[in-house]
Amino acid sequence: MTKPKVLISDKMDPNAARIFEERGCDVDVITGENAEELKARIGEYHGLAIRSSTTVTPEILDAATNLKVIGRAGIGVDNVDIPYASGKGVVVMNTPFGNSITTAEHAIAMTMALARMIPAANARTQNGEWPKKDFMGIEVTGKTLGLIGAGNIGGIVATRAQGLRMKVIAYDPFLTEDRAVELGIEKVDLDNLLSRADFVSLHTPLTDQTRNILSRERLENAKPGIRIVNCARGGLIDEAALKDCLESGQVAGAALDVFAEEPAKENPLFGAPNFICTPHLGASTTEAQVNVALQVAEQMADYLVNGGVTNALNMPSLSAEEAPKLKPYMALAERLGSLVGQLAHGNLTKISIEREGAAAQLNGKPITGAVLAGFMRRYSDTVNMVNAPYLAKERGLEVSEIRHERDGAFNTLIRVTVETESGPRSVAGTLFGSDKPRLVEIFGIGIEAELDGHMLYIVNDDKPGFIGRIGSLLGERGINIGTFNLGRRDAGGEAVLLLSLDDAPTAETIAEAEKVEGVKTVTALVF
Ligand SMILES: NC(=O)C1=CN([C@@H]2O[C@H](COP(=O)(O)OP(=O)(O)OC[C@H]3O[C@@H](n4cnc5c(N)ncnc54)[C@H](O)[C@@H]3O)[C@@H](O)[C@H]2O)C=CC1
Ligand SMILES: O=C(O)CCC(=O)C(=O)O
Repeated sequence: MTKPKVLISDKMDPNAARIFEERGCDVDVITGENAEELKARIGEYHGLAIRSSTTVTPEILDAATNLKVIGRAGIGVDNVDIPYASGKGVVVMNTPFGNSITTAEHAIAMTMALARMIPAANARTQNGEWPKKDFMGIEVTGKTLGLIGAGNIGGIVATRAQGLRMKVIAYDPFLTEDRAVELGIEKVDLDNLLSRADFVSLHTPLTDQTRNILSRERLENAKPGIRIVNCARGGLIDEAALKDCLESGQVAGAALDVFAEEPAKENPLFGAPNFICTPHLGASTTEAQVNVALQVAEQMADYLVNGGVTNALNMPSLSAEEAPKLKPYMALAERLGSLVGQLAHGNLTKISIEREGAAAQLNGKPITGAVLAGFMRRYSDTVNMVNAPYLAKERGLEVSEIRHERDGAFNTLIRVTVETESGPRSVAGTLFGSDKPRLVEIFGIGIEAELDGHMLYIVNDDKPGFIGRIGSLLGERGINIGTFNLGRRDAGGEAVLLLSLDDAPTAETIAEAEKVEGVKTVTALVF
């Protein structure tokens, strides 16, 4: 196997490069390139490790012909076009916890800095002014902190704020009552929060629902003198409206780490009263950067080297321990999917994947992904386990997964069934010796065959002399037969023949095979 090659395109703790090398990847660290430069380079890499400076657009992804995984050393992935990456079969991972404490601490630092106006007091003191009377602050003890978003970071902010004796309320439609009780916070609606909070701290991702969540109307109707902290994402607040509200005093202060447009070299809020800011420093501590660098490199190397998947946003998880155990199953699943995809005709709208015996005890998601990857190859040759479920959904394919507790004839079995215009068509396979995929049933007929390379699938009448006639035809054409596998529904009835060939059969050979006495259909297959 060629060594996976990884590009680190943003400033990242050197531990990331070290881990990639230790795990058997070649790594280049090239930061500060523009989009055109990255586009020209990305084709040679299997992995791309980023923070927030690199934006992964469809143009970059189109040029990334070998890319398998993008790893974000951090939480927010709004700088990656995830749907497009999924369509291209590229896994996108993040490190959801590595910088949460650090970011929560930054939000608390911003809250304290706002309450006591520390940045302005510092600047004027160092300017020789000693402006003691201009900086009458407020205590945070006893004040109400309103969290918009109470996930990982919001939850940590809540506990720190409680340590400062603040009362914490939260607006988060996905916060459960149990979690609210566990955090000791009151769950409220947004209008209630804005009417009660002395401080508001935002901790949601930027989505269609959260964009401009602090709109002009909400800011103007909030509790007079409210203070606002945003260490989550620019775009959550209407910046022009915030400026007006700071100038009118409706908002007593605002502290932003993030801006609608970054880097924020110019912004309407600069110079507004009681406005303080940092240049997206939420995650910038030594500890957080080591955490996310180690984590992203471990996760990406796991995927590139062993196929393990952790913290992917567009694929189910598969631990590095599970990956080797699942590998032969995934090979079997992909071949079964490919086989039905190549043999079943017409508009296929339903596929079911059944697992029994040992296969029923395994993580089913990767097996389903592999069946779909094999099956969807009938529509696209760039399909893989990452994009197959998306392509299947796009085509309206209904996918069902069934896990049987029953014991069957085999220790382990995967069955794939598609619904065709002439009823369900099903193939099944097992593993021989724990890692050798074998087909054991094709459309109701028992058979035993490896699915590998070029093959011919022939349906014929079970009559004497037939095998000799097919063998002679291929021999005359100079085509060597690798394996020869037979199955039949009942003696003298319908029979099937699966031949593996050393070379692809030509259209002419197939046409001649179709004319052999007793042949019903001939299909060339490739795995
Ligand atoms: N400034 C910085 O350097 C950093 C910023 N961040 C940002 O912080 C944000 C939060 O991160 P985490 O807490 O780790 O994420 P999380 O996913 O754990 O929490 C987000 C919370 O927002 C809630 N939410 C989603 N839609 C909502 C809506 N419409 N209204 C209210 N709540 C909603 C979710 O239910 C969830 O509880 C992310 O946007 C992330 O990118 C994260 C790390 C560093
Ligand atoms: O990498 C950084 O400095 C930014 C971190 C961040 O915004 C995130 O993790 O969402």
